[in-house]
Amino acid sequence: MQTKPFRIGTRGSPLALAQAAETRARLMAAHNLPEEMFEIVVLSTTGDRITDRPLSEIGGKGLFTLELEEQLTSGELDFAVHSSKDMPTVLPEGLHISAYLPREDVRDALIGRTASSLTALPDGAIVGTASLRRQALVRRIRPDLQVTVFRGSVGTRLRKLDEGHVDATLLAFAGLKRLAQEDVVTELLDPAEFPPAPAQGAICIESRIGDARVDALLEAVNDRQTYDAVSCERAFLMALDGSCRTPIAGYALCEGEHLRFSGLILTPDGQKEYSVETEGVRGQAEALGRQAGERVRTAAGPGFFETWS
Ligand SMILES: NCc1[nH]cc(CCC(=O)O)c1CC(=O)O
Repeated sequence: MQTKPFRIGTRGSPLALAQAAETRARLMAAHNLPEEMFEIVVLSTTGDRITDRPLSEIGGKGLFTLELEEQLTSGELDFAVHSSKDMPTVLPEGLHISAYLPREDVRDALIGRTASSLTALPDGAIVGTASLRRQALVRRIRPDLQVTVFRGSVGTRLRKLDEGHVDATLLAFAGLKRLAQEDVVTELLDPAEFPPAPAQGAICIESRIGDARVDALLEAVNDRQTYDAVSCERAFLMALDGSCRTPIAGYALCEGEHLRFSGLILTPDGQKEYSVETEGVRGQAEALGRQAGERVRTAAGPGFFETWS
Protein backbone atom coordinates (compact mmCIF):
# COMPACT_ATOMS: atom_id res chain seq x y z
CA MET A 1 0.00 0.00 0.00
CA GLN A 2 1.19 3.50 -0.77
CA THR A 3 2.21 5.83 2.06
CA LYS A 4 0.91 9.18 0.76
CA PRO A 5 -2.22 10.08 2.78
CA PHE A 6 -5.64 10.08 1.13
CA ARG A 7 -7.11 13.58 1.03
CA ILE A 8 -10.74 13.61 2.24
CA GLY A 9 -12.79 16.72 1.42
CA THR A 10 -15.58 17.96 3.65
CA ARG A 11 -17.53 21.05 4.57
CA GLY A 12 -16.71 22.64 7.89
CA SER A 13 -20.03 22.40 9.75
CA PRO A 14 -19.96 20.30 12.91
CA LEU A 15 -22.19 17.71 11.23
CA ALA A 16 -19.97 17.53 8.12
CA LEU A 17 -16.87 17.15 10.30
CA ALA A 18 -18.50 14.37 12.31
CA GLN A 19 -19.37 12.57 9.06
CA ALA A 20 -15.82 12.91 7.71
CA ALA A 21 -14.45 11.58 11.00
CA GLU A 22 -16.86 8.61 10.88
CA THR A 23 -15.75 7.86 7.32
CA ARG A 24 -12.09 7.98 8.31
CA ALA A 25 -12.69 5.74 11.35
CA ARG A 26 -14.47 3.14 9.20
CA LEU A 27 -11.69 3.20 6.60
CA MET A 28 -8.99 2.86 9.26
CA ALA A 29 -10.81 -0.12 10.77
CA ALA A 30 -11.57 -1.79 7.42
CA HIS A 31 -8.00 -1.55 6.18
CA ASN A 32 -6.09 -1.51 9.46
CA LEU A 33 -4.52 1.83 8.54
CA PRO A 34 -3.27 4.57 10.88
CA GLU A 35 -5.02 7.93 11.13
CA GLU A 36 -2.07 9.63 9.38
CA MET A 37 -3.12 7.91 6.15
CA PHE A 38 -6.18 10.20 5.96
CA GLU A 39 -5.97 13.95 5.79
CA ILE A 40 -9.27 15.74 6.33
CA VAL A 41 -9.41 18.87 4.16
CA VAL A 42 -12.10 21.39 5.17
CA LEU A 43 -13.62 23.66 2.53
CA SER A 44 -16.20 26.40 2.92
CA THR A 45 -19.00 26.22 0.32
CA THR A 46 -21.38 28.85 -1.02
CA GLY A 47 -24.22 27.11 0.80
CA ASP A 48 -22.34 27.50 4.09
CA ARG A 49 -21.75 31.22 3.55
CA ILE A 50 -25.33 32.18 2.64
CA THR A 51 -27.54 31.38 5.61
CA ASP A 52 -30.23 34.04 5.47
CA ARG A 53 -32.21 32.79 2.45
CA PRO A 54 -33.87 29.48 1.54
CA LEU A 55 -31.59 27.32 -0.57
CA SER A 56 -34.28 26.86 -3.19
CA GLU A 57 -34.11 30.63 -3.75
CA ILE A 58 -30.36 30.88 -4.23
CA GLY A 59 -29.92 28.01 -6.64
CA GLY A 60 -30.48 24.81 -4.74
CA LYS A 61 -28.43 21.90 -3.66
CA GLY A 62 -25.27 22.13 -5.75
CA LEU A 63 -24.21 25.00 -3.52
CA PHE A 64 -22.99 22.63 -0.82
CA THR A 65 -20.94 20.48 -3.17
CA LEU A 66 -19.53 22.73 -5.89
CA GLU A 67 -16.24 23.71 -4.24
CA LEU A 68 -15.55 20.13 -3.15
CA GLU A 69 -16.29 18.84 -6.64
CA GLU A 70 -13.92 21.31 -8.26
CA GLN A 71 -11.10 20.00 -6.08
CA LEU A 72 -12.07 16.39 -6.76
CA THR A 73 -11.95 17.02 -10.48
CA SER A 74 -8.59 18.78 -10.29
CA GLY A 75 -7.13 15.93 -8.22
CA GLU A 76 -6.56 18.01 -5.11
CA LEU A 77 -8.90 15.73 -3.17
CA ASP A 78 -9.16 11.94 -3.42
CA PHE A 79 -12.77 11.76 -2.26
CA ALA A 80 -15.39 13.89 -0.55
CA VAL A 81 -17.86 13.03 2.21
CA HIS A 82 -21.40 14.41 1.97
CA SER A 83 -24.88 14.12 3.40
CA SER A 84 -26.51 12.32 0.46
CA LYS A 85 -29.59 14.49 0.96
CA ASP A 86 -27.59 17.57 -0.01
CA MET A 87 -26.29 16.06 -3.27
CA PRO A 88 -27.67 17.25 -6.61
CA THR A 89 -29.28 14.48 -8.67
CA VAL A 90 -26.85 15.10 -11.53
CA LEU A 91 -23.15 15.15 -10.69
CA PRO A 92 -20.40 16.87 -12.67
CA GLU A 93 -18.93 14.81 -15.49
CA GLY A 94 -16.23 12.43 -14.30
CA LEU A 95 -17.52 12.16 -10.71
CA HIS A 96 -19.79 9.59 -9.09
CA ILE A 97 -21.06 8.41 -5.74
CA SER A 98 -18.75 5.48 -5.12
CA ALA A 99 -19.94 4.41 -1.65
CA TYR A 100 -22.64 4.85 0.99
CA LEU A 101 -21.97 4.22 4.66
CA PRO A 102 -24.63 2.22 6.58
CA ARG A 103 -27.67 4.46 6.87
CA GLU A 104 -28.64 6.10 10.16
CA ASP A 105 -32.25 6.43 11.33
CA VAL A 106 -34.20 8.07 8.49
CA ARG A 107 -36.85 9.75 10.65
CA ASP A 108 -37.45 13.43 11.23
CA ALA A 109 -37.39 14.62 14.81
CA LEU A 110 -39.44 17.38 16.39
CA ILE A 111 -37.75 19.55 18.96
CA GLY A 112 -40.59 21.28 20.78
CA ARG A 113 -40.17 24.13 23.24
CA THR A 114 -43.78 24.90 24.16
CA ALA A 115 -45.11 21.37 23.54
CA SER A 116 -43.45 18.06 22.93
CA SER A 117 -45.32 16.82 19.86
CA LEU A 118 -46.71 18.15 16.59
CA THR A 119 -50.28 17.37 17.65
CA ALA A 120 -49.81 18.95 21.10
CA LEU A 121 -48.54 22.31 19.83
CA PRO A 122 -50.97 25.12 20.66
CA ASP A 123 -53.19 26.64 17.94
CA GLY A 124 -51.19 28.94 15.69
CA ALA A 125 -47.83 27.90 17.13
CA ILE A 126 -44.76 28.65 15.01
CA VAL A 127 -42.64 25.88 13.52
CA GLY A 128 -39.25 26.87 12.10
CA THR A 129 -37.94 24.92 9.10
CA ALA A 130 -36.53 25.87 5.71
CA SER A 131 -37.36 22.50 4.18
CA LEU A 132 -40.29 22.72 1.72
CA ARG A 133 -41.10 19.10 2.46
CA ARG A 134 -41.25 19.62 6.22
CA GLN A 135 -43.28 22.81 5.78
CA ALA A 136 -45.82 21.02 3.60
CA LEU A 137 -46.02 17.96 5.87
CA VAL A 138 -46.55 20.17 8.93
CA ARG A 139 -49.37 22.05 7.18
CA ARG A 140 -50.89 18.78 6.01
CA ILE A 141 -51.21 17.58 9.61
CA ARG A 142 -51.77 20.95 11.30
CA PRO A 143 -53.03 23.60 8.84
CA ASP A 144 -53.44 26.01 11.76
CA LEU A 145 -49.71 26.15 12.52
CA GLN A 146 -47.49 28.91 11.21
CA VAL A 147 -44.35 27.91 9.39
CA THR A 148 -41.33 30.13 9.24
CA VAL A 149 -38.03 29.76 7.35
CA PHE A 150 -35.26 28.64 9.63
CA ARG A 151 -31.76 27.98 8.38
CA GLY A 152 -28.22 27.56 9.62
CA SER A 153 -26.35 24.68 11.19
CA VAL A 154 -28.04 22.31 13.61
CA GLY A 155 -26.45 24.27 16.50
CA THR A 156 -27.72 27.62 15.20
CA ARG A 157 -31.24 26.27 14.86
CA LEU A 158 -31.29 24.83 18.34
CA ARG A 159 -30.04 28.15 19.75
CA LYS A 160 -32.77 30.08 17.86
CA LEU A 161 -35.34 27.68 19.27
CA ASP A 162 -33.97 28.16 22.79
CA GLU A 163 -34.15 31.92 22.36
CA GLY A 164 -37.85 31.58 21.65
CA HIS A 165 -37.93 32.59 17.96
CA VAL A 166 -40.18 29.58 17.30
CA ASP A 167 -42.20 27.02 19.28
CA ALA A 168 -40.68 24.00 17.59
CA THR A 169 -38.28 22.97 14.85
CA LEU A 170 -37.74 19.81 12.82
CA LEU A 171 -34.40 18.18 12.15
CA ALA A 172 -33.18 14.87 10.80
CA PHE A 173 -32.75 12.48 13.71
CA ALA A 174 -29.64 11.13 11.94
CA GLY A 175 -27.81 14.44 12.15
CA LEU A 176 -28.67 14.88 15.82
CA LYS A 177 -27.40 11.39 16.58
CA ARG A 178 -24.14 12.02 14.75
CA LEU A 179 -23.68 15.17 16.82
CA ALA A 180 -24.58 13.26 20.02
CA GLN A 181 -27.49 15.68 20.52
CA GLU A 182 -30.40 13.26 20.29
CA ASP A 183 -31.41 14.17 23.85
CA VAL A 184 -33.05 17.40 22.56
CA VAL A 185 -35.65 15.41 20.58
CA THR A 186 -39.20 15.57 21.95
CA GLU A 187 -40.91 13.50 19.24
CA LEU A 188 -39.80 11.10 16.51
CA LEU A 189 -42.11 11.31 13.53
CA ASP A 190 -43.54 8.18 11.96
CA PRO A 191 -42.32 7.85 8.34
CA ALA A 192 -45.82 6.70 7.34
CA GLU A 193 -47.23 10.12 8.29
CA PHE A 194 -44.16 12.26 7.93
CA PRO A 195 -42.01 10.62 5.25
CA PRO A 196 -38.32 11.57 5.08
CA ALA A 197 -36.53 13.30 2.24
CA PRO A 198 -34.94 11.12 -0.41
CA ALA A 199 -31.46 10.08 0.83
CA GLN A 200 -32.02 11.35 4.38
CA GLY A 201 -29.72 9.83 6.98
CA ALA A 202 -27.18 8.45 4.52
CA ILE A 203 -23.55 9.56 4.24
CA CYS A 204 -22.12 9.19 0.74
CA ILE A 205 -18.64 9.35 -0.67
CA GLU A 206 -18.02 11.04 -4.01
CA SER A 207 -14.92 10.37 -6.09
CA ARG A 208 -13.52 10.36 -9.62
CA ILE A 209 -14.88 7.71 -12.00
CA GLY A 210 -12.14 5.20 -12.82
CA ASP A 211 -9.90 5.93 -9.84
CA ALA A 212 -9.07 2.27 -9.11
CA ARG A 213 -7.02 3.03 -5.99
CA VAL A 214 -9.86 4.98 -4.37
CA ASP A 215 -12.50 2.46 -5.53
CA ALA A 216 -10.55 -0.36 -3.89
CA LEU A 217 -10.27 1.64 -0.66
CA LEU A 218 -13.96 2.60 -0.52
CA GLU A 219 -15.42 -0.76 -1.50
CA ALA A 220 -14.67 -2.06 2.01
CA VAL A 221 -16.91 0.55 3.68
CA ASN A 222 -19.76 0.57 1.15
CA ASP A 223 -23.12 -0.63 2.50
CA ARG A 224 -24.97 -2.30 -0.37
CA GLN A 225 -28.45 -1.99 1.14
CA THR A 226 -27.98 1.73 1.64
CA TYR A 227 -26.51 2.01 -1.84
CA ASP A 228 -29.56 0.41 -3.46
CA ALA A 229 -32.14 2.19 -1.28
CA VAL A 230 -30.65 5.65 -1.77
CA SER A 231 -30.04 5.04 -5.49
CA CYS A 232 -33.78 4.29 -5.81
CA GLU A 233 -34.75 7.44 -3.88
CA ARG A 234 -32.39 9.62 -5.90
CA ALA A 235 -33.74 8.20 -9.17
CA PHE A 236 -37.26 9.14 -7.97
CA LEU A 237 -36.07 12.68 -7.27
CA MET A 238 -34.35 12.91 -10.63
CA ALA A 239 -37.46 11.74 -12.51
CA LEU A 240 -39.28 14.63 -10.84
CA ASP A 241 -36.61 16.83 -12.35
CA GLY A 242 -35.25 17.67 -8.92
CA SER A 243 -37.83 20.49 -8.93
CA CYS A 244 -36.40 22.08 -5.86
CA ARG A 245 -39.57 24.14 -5.34
CA THR A 246 -41.63 20.96 -4.93
CA PRO A 247 -42.02 19.28 -1.55
CA ILE A 248 -40.85 15.71 -2.23
CA ALA A 249 -40.56 12.76 0.13
CA GLY A 250 -39.31 9.28 -0.72
CA TYR A 251 -38.16 6.28 1.20
CA ALA A 252 -36.88 2.85 0.07
CA LEU A 253 -36.28 -0.17 2.26
CA CYS A 254 -34.35 -3.31 1.33
CA GLU A 255 -35.44 -6.69 2.64
CA GLY A 256 -33.10 -9.40 1.43
CA GLU A 257 -32.94 -8.98 -2.33
CA HIS A 258 -36.26 -7.11 -2.38
CA LEU A 259 -36.84 -3.38 -2.29
CA ARG A 260 -39.96 -1.41 -1.39
CA PHE A 261 -40.37 2.27 -2.13
CA SER A 262 -42.94 4.93 -1.19
CA GLY A 263 -42.89 8.41 -2.64
CA LEU A 264 -44.98 11.52 -2.11
CA ILE A 265 -45.22 14.98 -3.64
CA LEU A 266 -47.28 17.75 -2.09
CA THR A 267 -48.33 21.31 -2.68
CA PRO A 268 -46.54 23.70 -0.30
CA ASP A 269 -49.75 24.14 1.71
CA GLY A 270 -49.93 20.36 2.19
CA GLN A 271 -53.54 20.31 0.95
CA LYS A 272 -53.00 18.38 -2.27
CA GLU A 273 -50.77 15.37 -2.76
CA TYR A 274 -49.86 12.45 -4.97
CA SER A 275 -48.33 9.30 -3.59
CA VAL A 276 -46.80 6.22 -5.15
CA GLU A 277 -45.80 2.78 -3.85
CA THR A 278 -43.71 0.25 -5.70
CA GLU A 279 -41.59 -2.82 -5.10
CA GLY A 280 -39.24 -5.13 -6.93
CA VAL A 281 -35.77 -6.62 -6.96
CA ARG A 282 -32.90 -4.61 -5.55
CA GLY A 283 -30.96 -4.98 -8.80
CA GLN A 284 -33.63 -2.74 -10.36
CA ALA A 285 -33.42 -0.08 -7.64
CA GLU A 286 -32.81 2.86 -9.95
CA ALA A 287 -35.38 1.81 -12.52
CA LEU A 288 -38.00 1.36 -9.77
CA GLY A 289 -37.33 4.85 -8.41
CA ARG A 290 -37.40 6.41 -11.85
CA GLN A 291 -40.66 4.70 -12.83
CA ALA A 292 -42.24 5.76 -9.52
CA GLY A 293 -41.19 9.34 -10.24
CA GLU A 294 -42.61 9.21 -13.75
CA ARG A 295 -45.87 7.75 -12.48
CA VAL A 296 -46.40 10.40 -9.85
CA ARG A 297 -45.40 13.10 -12.29
CA THR A 298 -47.94 11.92 -14.84
CA ALA A 299 -50.66 11.55 -12.21
CA ALA A 300 -50.08 15.07 -10.93
CA GLY A 301 -49.95 16.59 -14.43
CA PRO A 302 -47.90 19.60 -15.50
CA GLY A 303 -50.18 22.03 -13.70
CA PHE A 304 -49.11 20.67 -10.34
CA PHE A 305 -45.54 21.82 -10.86
CA GLU A 306 -46.39 25.08 -12.59
CA THR A 307 -48.98 26.70 -10.35
CA TRP A 308 -46.56 27.77 -7.71
CA SER A 309 -43.04 27.26 -9.04
N1 LIG B 1 -29.95 20.10 4.55
C1 LIG B 1 -29.15 20.02 5.72
C2 LIG B 1 -28.95 18.62 6.17
N2 LIG B 1 -28.35 17.72 5.38
C3 LIG B 1 -28.32 16.53 6.05
C4 LIG B 1 -28.88 16.72 7.30
C5 LIG B 1 -29.06 15.72 8.35
C6 LIG B 1 -28.38 14.41 8.19
C7 LIG B 1 -28.91 13.54 7.10
O1 LIG B 1 -30.09 13.61 6.71
O2 LIG B 1 -28.12 12.71 6.62
C8 LIG B 1 -29.27 18.06 7.39
C9 LIG B 1 -29.91 18.74 8.53
C10 LIG B 1 -31.33 18.30 8.76
O3 LIG B 1 -32.08 18.03 7.81
O4 LIG B 1 -31.71 18.22 9.92
